[in-house]
Amino acid sequence: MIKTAGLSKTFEGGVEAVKGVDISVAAGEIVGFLGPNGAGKTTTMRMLTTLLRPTSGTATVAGHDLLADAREVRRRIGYVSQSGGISPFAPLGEELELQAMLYGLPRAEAGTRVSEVLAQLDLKGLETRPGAALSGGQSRRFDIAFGLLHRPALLFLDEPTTGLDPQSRANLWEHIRALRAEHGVTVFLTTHYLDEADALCDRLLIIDHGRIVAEGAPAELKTGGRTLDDVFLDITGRSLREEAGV
Ligand SMILES: Nc1ncnc2c1ncn2[C@@H]1O[C@H](COP(=O)(O)OP(=O)(O)OP(=O)(O)O)[C@@H](O)[C@H]1O
Repeated sequence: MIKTAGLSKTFEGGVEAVKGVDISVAAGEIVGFLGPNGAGKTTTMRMLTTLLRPTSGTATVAGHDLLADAREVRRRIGYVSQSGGISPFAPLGEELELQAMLYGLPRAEAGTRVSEVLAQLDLKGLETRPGAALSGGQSRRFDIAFGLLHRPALLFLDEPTTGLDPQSRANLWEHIRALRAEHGVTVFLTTHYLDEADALCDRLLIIDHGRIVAEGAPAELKTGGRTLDDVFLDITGRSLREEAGV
């Protein structure tokens, strides 16, 4: 579902954010993409979702070449950014319907599709509310609903549970698992919560300083009785990143 070779991004000014990353994600996997602040997660995700042009390397995403066929890639993926994008003012059911029509569905079909995604994410009854009248967990589920309208085979989630309480996080994990179990959606997500990575993901990729430094199933990485936190700190070191400006 995702295959990259030597994917790299150097920003203007010379910051080498991603330095030759090889990623392989199979259909139906839930893969966690971990790394310290500034490691290159968002930059990689923005490249894989066609939002940022790689400096070099190749990638196939959802069956299409990322550079030659970005339009086809976009039709087959959903992307939920860190900040989300739901309107604080407009009723979200109407916004979803509008979005579905922008994807090319006639009004009647758009209504049906909106009902489906509302049911999928347990949002029925909340569609008349604007974003400002929702809890954090409900807002995040609406963010995901927008990302699912066009039935993507592959869903990218950038820090889906940041800022949520433990109950809302566990609830969102259930919804993500159900997307895979019931609809076969492949999920590629970033998170700073290692318990989340451990509980939710089939496989983890750890990136640091723009390079993949470890990968494997959580159980494979947790060698020697270590927790995933220990493994992460052993691999990426204990020095602070943001303060160091790395
Ligand atoms: N537009 C940009 N121009 C220059 N440098 C950038 C730009 N965007 C990101 N960077 C740099 O690229 C590196 C990787 O950033 P990126 O946002 O991909 O990290 P991240 O792993 O997502 O971090 P976080 O966990 O803090 O979100 C950092 O050094 C960052 O400062």
